[in-house]
Amino acid sequence: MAKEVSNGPNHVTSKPPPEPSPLRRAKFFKANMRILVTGGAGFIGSHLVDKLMENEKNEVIVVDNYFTGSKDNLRQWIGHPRFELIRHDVTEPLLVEVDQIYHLACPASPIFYKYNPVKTIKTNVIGTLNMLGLAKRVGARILLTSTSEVYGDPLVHPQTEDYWGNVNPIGVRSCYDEGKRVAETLMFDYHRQHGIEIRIARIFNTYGPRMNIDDGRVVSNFLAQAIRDEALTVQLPGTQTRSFCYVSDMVDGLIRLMEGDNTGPINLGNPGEFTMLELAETVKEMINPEVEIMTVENTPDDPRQRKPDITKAKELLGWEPKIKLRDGIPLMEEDFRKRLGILRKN
Ligand SMILES: NC(=O)c1ccc[n+]([C@@H]2O[C@H](COP(=O)([O-])OP(=O)(O)OC[C@H]3O[C@@H](n4cnc5c(N)ncnc54)[C@H](O)[C@@H]3O)[C@@H](O)[C@H]2O)c1
Ligand SMILES: O=c1ccn([C@@H]2O[C@H](COP(=O)(O)OP(=O)(O)O[C@H]3OC[C@@H](O)[C@H](O)[C@H]3O)[C@@H](O)[C@H]2O)c(=O)[nH]1
Repeated sequence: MAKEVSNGPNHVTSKPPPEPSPLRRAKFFKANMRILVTGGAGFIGSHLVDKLMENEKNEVIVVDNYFTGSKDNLRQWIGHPRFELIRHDVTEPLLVEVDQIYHLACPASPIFYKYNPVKTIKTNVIGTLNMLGLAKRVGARILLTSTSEVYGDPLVHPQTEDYWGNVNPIGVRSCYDEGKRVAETLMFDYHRQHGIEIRIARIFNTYGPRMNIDDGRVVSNFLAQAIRDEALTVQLPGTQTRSFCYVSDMVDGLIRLMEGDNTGPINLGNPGEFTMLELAETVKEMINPEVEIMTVENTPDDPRQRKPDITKAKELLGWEPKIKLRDGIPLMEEDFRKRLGILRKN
């Protein structure tokens, strides 16, 4: 086993990972890398599956409960001999034989993760425990898609991985941000206690084709509103900032993290930082200069600023995003217009 470098507490693990299942030594299994993607029918997950399927040595198994994801995102792979799709909720145990686990299953849009907060916590805690149990049983390497929300409403800017965050433990967002913080804790405890090979990505706001049209997240909201000639809803105060990463850059970062020797946590995101008013102005200018921008009430505990420090990703993974916001928006616009059936006016 390659020596694993840990960024977390107690840095290097000395305990070897559990033995892979004997089945994996069988001739048939040697040919391919079996990869499980939880939440693979969702936005980032389905783009990750596309990339993994490009490699003919990979077999991909997706499990998803279709809460925010859709089979439609995977339609090009359904029936493919190297692909399998299972309706499954990660809060229940899963028995499969795999070499790697990309663990993405969790609603990501605040509207959806707040809809059933108890389920969101269960997904993060019991779901991650189940996937770690699976990793332990079969000796698989597991990557968790954690989030910039572990930094809460950050008092350090930009956010570095060693910042412990400023999170409200009892707020309406806590089911997600505290849930992901526990998921990270579980990953490191399994790593230290059982020698599991872990990878943790802290993903910052990501956008691109296949986001749900009425997903509720800001880029998809503004794009859908501009295309439908509806006013863009900037939540107050409008000076809050976010940094937006195009989905193909994110998928590239996730695969590099999985394939590398570093446990993380590692920030993955695009450091270009915008206020929500600036984002609305950009979408208006690029998509529909006639559209209005209106301000609306915000929700509690909305982080006031967010921007990743990606020094670690650059140094350890040789990764940095390539696609600027102004280049990504038209790619997403094309997908949204197709799905909404609304052509561009000239
Ligand atoms: N997109 C972002 O900006 C962003 C930022 C930070 C972290 N992340 C993380 O990346 C991952 C994917 O996010 P996304 O943007 O693709 O969101 P998404 O909502 O499009 O995808 C999540 C997928 O998980 C599935 N799912 C939810 N609960 C499940 C359960 N209990 N069992 C099985 N499947 C379940 C959903 O049906 C969906 O297909 C999530 O873990 C999210 O927390 C995303
Ligand atoms: O219509 C809208 C929607 C949102 N917003 C604002 O846009 C900003 C971004 O909101 P989003 O809902 O897109 O996303 P957030 O940054 O709050 O959470 C996000 O970041 C971390 C990830 O883990 C989450 O999965 C993701 O949803 C917020 O300040 C929000 O107030 C608007 O101004 N108008």
